[in-house]
Amino acid sequence: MADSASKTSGRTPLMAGNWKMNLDHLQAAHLVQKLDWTLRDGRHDFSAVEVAVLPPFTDLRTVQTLIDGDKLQLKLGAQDLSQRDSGAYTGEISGAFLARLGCTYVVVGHSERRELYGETDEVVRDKVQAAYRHDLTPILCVGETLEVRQSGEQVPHVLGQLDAALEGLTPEQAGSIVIAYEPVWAIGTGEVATPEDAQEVCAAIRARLAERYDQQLADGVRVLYGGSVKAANVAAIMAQSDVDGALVGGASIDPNEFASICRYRSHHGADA
Ligand SMILES: O=C[C@H](O)COP(=O)(O)O
Repeated sequence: MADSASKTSGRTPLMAGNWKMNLDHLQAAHLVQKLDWTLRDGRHDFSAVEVAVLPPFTDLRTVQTLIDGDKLQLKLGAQDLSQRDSGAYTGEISGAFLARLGCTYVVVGHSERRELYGETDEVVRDKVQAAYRHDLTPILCVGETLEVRQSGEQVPHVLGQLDAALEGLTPEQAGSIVIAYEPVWAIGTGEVATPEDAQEVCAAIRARLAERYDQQLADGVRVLYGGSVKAANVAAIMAQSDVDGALVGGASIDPNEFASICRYRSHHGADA
């Protein structure tokens, strides 16, 4: 199985663990230490496959302290941010705070935020812009529901979300974004999209970036797949030429499983 994305594209694969609302700060410390130990034990090459953890807000300081203190090569990110920078917005978290905590990434527009908390395309666009104001790299989530998939409209649906979120970005900003294609029907369901399903939409995302900006910019943007990614299915997904990594939910809170996902290149049948 050819790992064509990382071999020919020059894009560094990214494996990002979205813990969602799991693990308090003590459990977070335990997981991060175990993950780091497991990856080092397997001689993980962090420059070849980047690894990020995206814990709940209340864990960020603890994880930052571990990363800094023990010089871990894990990257840190948050699961959401406010579209505003400061002020009377009870319960909100500013991108400025995340930047101060050493976050590199922030997830924007996850389908759970869109569906459960009513985030519209406009809110998602404002959050993408807020991320850039604070030098955070957005991991912009897009994806279709089962109904849309069944009607065969997944590509136009996802491109509509993408266009809305990219509105107003400079080419420089757009060139550094990370996009995660997460079909809603595959999230937390065990129902993984086929590698071909993932490739179809990830390729369409890249083609739209080329249309909006240029081919060189599009070729540099990392497009992840998310939805029931496990150690057992990651290598086949990563073999697709337009898939540059995974946004992993449930499997990312098991350090052995997540480490195995990060080491997909060493799986049986995958190129090293
Ligand atoms: O952000 C991660 C995705 O929602 C995927 O979650 P999952 O791996 O539990 O299906």
